[in-house]
Amino acid sequence: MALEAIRYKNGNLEVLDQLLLPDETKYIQVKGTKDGWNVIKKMQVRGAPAIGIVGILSLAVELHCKFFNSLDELGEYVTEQLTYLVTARPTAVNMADFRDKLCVQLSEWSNEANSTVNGVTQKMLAEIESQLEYDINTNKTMARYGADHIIKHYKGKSVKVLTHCNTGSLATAGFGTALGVVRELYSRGCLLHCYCTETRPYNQGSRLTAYELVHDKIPATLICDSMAAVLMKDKAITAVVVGADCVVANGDTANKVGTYQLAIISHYHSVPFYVVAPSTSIDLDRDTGAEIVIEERPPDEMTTLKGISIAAKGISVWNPAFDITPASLITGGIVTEFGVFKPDELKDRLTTTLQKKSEQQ
Ligand SMILES: CSC[C@@H](O)[C@@H](O)C(=O)COP(=O)(O)O
Repeated sequence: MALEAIRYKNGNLEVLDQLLLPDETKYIQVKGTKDGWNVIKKMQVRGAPAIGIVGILSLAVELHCKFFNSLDELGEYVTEQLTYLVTARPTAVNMADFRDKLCVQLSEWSNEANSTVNGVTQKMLAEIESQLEYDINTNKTMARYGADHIIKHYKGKSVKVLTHCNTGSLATAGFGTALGVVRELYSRGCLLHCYCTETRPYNQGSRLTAYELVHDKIPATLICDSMAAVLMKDKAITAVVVGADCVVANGDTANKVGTYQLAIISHYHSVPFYVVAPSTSIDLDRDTGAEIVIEERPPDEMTTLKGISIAAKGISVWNPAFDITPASLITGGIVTEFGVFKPDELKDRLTTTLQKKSEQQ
């Protein structure tokens, strides 16, 4: 059975508490945007696409039962709640992308002749609720593009990949971004081995990615983050595949802290480095990575493990949750649902594709 991080039906939303994994499988009910904000902030749900989807679904929960007197009141409430949800975690761009797109749609629907509060609410709900399926389909398309590219350009049928953080079913609506590529390689019989990093300080690799790999019976090995260089030296890694919290116009990419050092050592060892990111994680309005806000997390996420202190008391701590990998180190390419692009062609190719798509609608 596929892992399900997000369960939603008719205004009922539950998320798998990822802080308890891999030991315990427990779902939390999300009763509205306040709960949505809290589960995102506490990282009970995490991963850029999952953050965005849980955020908007928490609004859908409210839209199912709330009453609005006018279109203005509906518009004001929706805009306010979406903006509030963006503040839970600042680096992952997906929630902000949903806010921007939904606000534009809301105002278009409201301005249509004969629009009603109920009619616009139903359209909004349909749009939000379609995102679960849309994200899974997007992930499967990226997985095919990514696997094709790796097989075509590198070692054909005996691929060994290294991945970082968790980018799988738990970080998305299902299947995953970078881990989706790993799943696709495995299902084609082309994956010899997947290595996953522990991903300190919050261990998304050892707790979540390892859990998904074991669940799917994919041949895999866990390494500490500090072992990545020697892994590349000794184990003939074919490619590194990672996800993204935000890719900007020049291809600079924010992802889980530690990604940047992996990109540097990949470059040193001539291992192609891929970022797998849906267009909802790409922000073409920002030119370079310098414009990305990096979230800093509380010190105890680094100094304690399940409440037990693992660092000298009194030491000061710097805990950035993400780092920026410069476009020049993304040597394999940026895998999107529209194809695999070199960082320097991302902006033009994506702009053209999105323009064509909107003309066809
Ligand atoms: C498909 S998930 C891509 C990224 O969101 C992922 O690599 C990552 O950095 C997650 O960070 P997290 O802090 O666990 O939300």
